[in-house]
Amino acid sequence: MFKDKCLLITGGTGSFGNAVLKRFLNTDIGEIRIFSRDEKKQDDMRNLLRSDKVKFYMGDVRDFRSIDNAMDGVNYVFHAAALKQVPSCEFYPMEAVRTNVLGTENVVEAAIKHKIEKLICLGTDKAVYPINAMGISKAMMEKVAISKARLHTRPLITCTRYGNVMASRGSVIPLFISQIKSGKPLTITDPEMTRFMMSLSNAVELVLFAFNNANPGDIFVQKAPASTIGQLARVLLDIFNASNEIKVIGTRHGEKLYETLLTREEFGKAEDMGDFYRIAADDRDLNYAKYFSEGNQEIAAAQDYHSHNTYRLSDEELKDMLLNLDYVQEQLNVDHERYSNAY
Ligand SMILES: O=c1ccn([C@@H]2O[C@H](COP(=O)(O)OP(=O)(O)O[C@H]3O[C@H](CO)[C@@H](O)[C@H](O)[C@H]3O)[C@@H](O)[C@H]2O)c(=O)[nH]1
Repeated sequence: MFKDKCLLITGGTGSFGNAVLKRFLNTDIGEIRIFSRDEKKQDDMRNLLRSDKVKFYMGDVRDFRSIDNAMDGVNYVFHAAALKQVPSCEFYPMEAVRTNVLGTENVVEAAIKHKIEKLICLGTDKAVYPINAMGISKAMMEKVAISKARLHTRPLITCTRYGNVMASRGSVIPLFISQIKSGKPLTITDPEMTRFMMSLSNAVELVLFAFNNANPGDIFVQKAPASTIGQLARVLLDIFNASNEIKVIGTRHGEKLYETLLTREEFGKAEDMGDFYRIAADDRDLNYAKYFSEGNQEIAAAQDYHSHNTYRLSDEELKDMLLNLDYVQEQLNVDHERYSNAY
């Protein structure tokens, strides 16, 4: 499928880019281009990988010239570059607009110009009923991508929406683990808050599913279980055999009690594809008058699909998921090595 093809990943030095590299580096793929702003992260990656297949492009999706440069000769694009921290986007909403909305427009325009075959834009559940600047800007990202998908069949443009990617950079799992290890209290915002739990390999699977199944303008969502944050803290303490104090700090800027992957309107028309849902783009044109007599009966019966009503993980299931994460295994091994070196 990727034989001799060139894949560009925007924001490629992040957790998702690294997971894609891990999956594809030793395959018959032709080239993987990593596009990002941070030369230090690129340099670290280059030194670690030392692979002729991986090429590094410095640039910023905000700057059309830089992304335009990187697209020449590319077959497929995974657009993962984004500002994704909720609190920082609350303080700097225009930065979120510049990267997540205008940056996406640049990526789409460059992909059209270079006649790329497929473009997958990575989104988030925070874009559904958004209440924070990060979610609002990612909702606009979807709208920008889908509106372009209506006009162009090449590239084939499609979007995905994730829940929380477990142990991704800057997220709560690494934070809790570092608090556990340094003997500090675990800072829980609200023990009853829920989040969809996905691993990085789930995130890659979702993008590949979209890649293989998309029609222009589709949004893909992976069915995912959820846990509460109180449960997450409890299970991590158990895994690391620790008993740190718990400190409830209250909800942070722009946070929700639960996240939604599909609105009821989307759920009503979503196609159930086993582990995934497809939300097809609305293919009506702007002449609304002719649609006045039609409606979708199923929408009235549907509910939102959110992290309070999805399958709730048991402690054992959550423990298994956590123990399967490379990050958690590394952290446990570090402890183990320290212990063996000390005796
Ligand atoms: O000190 C902390 C920090 C976070 N949390 C909670 O942990 C959960 C997850 O927080 P975090 O890992 O920071 O993720 P979110 O803010 O939910 O957002 C993440 O998940 C999104 C997808 O939903 C991504 O797009 C974002 O990049 C990523 O930061 C939330 O309920 C937080 O309230 C705490 O309890 N204590």
